[in-house]
Amino acid sequence: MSLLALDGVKVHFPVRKGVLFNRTVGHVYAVDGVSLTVEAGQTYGLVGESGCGKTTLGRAVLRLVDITDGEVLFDGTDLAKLPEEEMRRFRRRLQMVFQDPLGSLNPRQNIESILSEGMIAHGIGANQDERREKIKAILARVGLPTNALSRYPHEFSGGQRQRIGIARALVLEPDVIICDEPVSALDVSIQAQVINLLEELQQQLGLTYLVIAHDLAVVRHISDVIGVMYLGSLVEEAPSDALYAEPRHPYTRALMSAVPVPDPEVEDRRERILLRGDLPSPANPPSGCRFHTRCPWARPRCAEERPVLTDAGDGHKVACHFTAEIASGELEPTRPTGLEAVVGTVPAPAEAPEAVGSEGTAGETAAEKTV
Ligand SMILES: Nc1ncnc2c1ncn2[C@@H]1O[C@H](COP(=O)(O)OP(=O)(O)OP(=O)(O)O)[C@@H](O)[C@H]1O
Repeated sequence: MSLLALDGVKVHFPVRKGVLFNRTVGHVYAVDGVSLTVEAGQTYGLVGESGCGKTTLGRAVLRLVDITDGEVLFDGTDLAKLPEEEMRRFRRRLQMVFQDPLGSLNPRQNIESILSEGMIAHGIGANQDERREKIKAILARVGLPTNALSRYPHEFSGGQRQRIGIARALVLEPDVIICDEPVSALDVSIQAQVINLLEELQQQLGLTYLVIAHDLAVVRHISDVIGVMYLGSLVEEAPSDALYAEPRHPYTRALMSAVPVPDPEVEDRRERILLRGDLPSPANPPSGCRFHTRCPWARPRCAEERPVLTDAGDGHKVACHFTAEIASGELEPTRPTGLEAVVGTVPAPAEAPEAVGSEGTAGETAAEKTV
């Protein structure tokens, strides 16, 4: 049995209007039917553009937002339907590490006080001495000095603050940690250290992770399985190596083509798919396949029929009507996939410098997002 199993999870936020009557005039379909499983001791990496619903899904697992529909089975119990009283028992076992360590740590509390808070709430440790010993042991595990206890969040660097965030989760002895963009606020040089620490802790403590990131490069090494989310649902899911070796969904291929490759020869030869336009609003998602408005291979069927996430038989799941035809080259793109996809038509020579600038901008944006 999987430690965590989501089945058809939906989170729709009501959009309200009016002061007196506060009518619901629509919904933001932030998460719109996600099913996935996370095995004990493994890492599931969830990637997608900003606004695709990753954070909301993570928050739904912890019941920090109301779940509109679906099941969140944790160790066999459906958290989605659990009364709040009973949910409290499970909260300790499911912890979250946030993107912005400074924003999530109270600046007026010292580290001992921050780390003790959850322990007291969950009845861990008979007294403050016992809690202090435990906190010291955890601080050593995450690579922080014992004298950190009496210091305040602003006295630490970004990487150290993220270690404090991880320690705060660990003192509660969780089974699952949801890491929401755990390194995106950190310098590139520090990112690898924090990812390595998460991996070491997983091996030592048998932790299970759901790692949320907008950047495929961040989740690549740490994840056993990766799910790619677009506008509230999964479009592809595969074991990490398989996803990198052969991304099948056009959206994943576009995301992947934005990750720079260190080898210049490979970099020159590889596919470049640049996405046209922004992520559509989750309050008014496109019909059929949510990605069809930006997909270079879209056909009329894509606007009519929503594809289901289907296993090709090798554990590699894709939600696309034309996976095989695109892979074989049988289906030609109906829109340009490279630079032209971003700047529209290929410019005349006189306009070329501007076009190069556009490419540079798109390239930089992609590069900035990667480790
Ligand atoms: N409480 C809320 N009420 C209404 N809409 C919300 C609420 N929380 C999130 N949303 C909307 O749901 C959509 C998904 O947001 P979410 O934060 O889950 O995306 P994300 O992929 O995690 O993006 P980011 O990486 O920027 O956090 C967004 O359009 C967001 O504006």
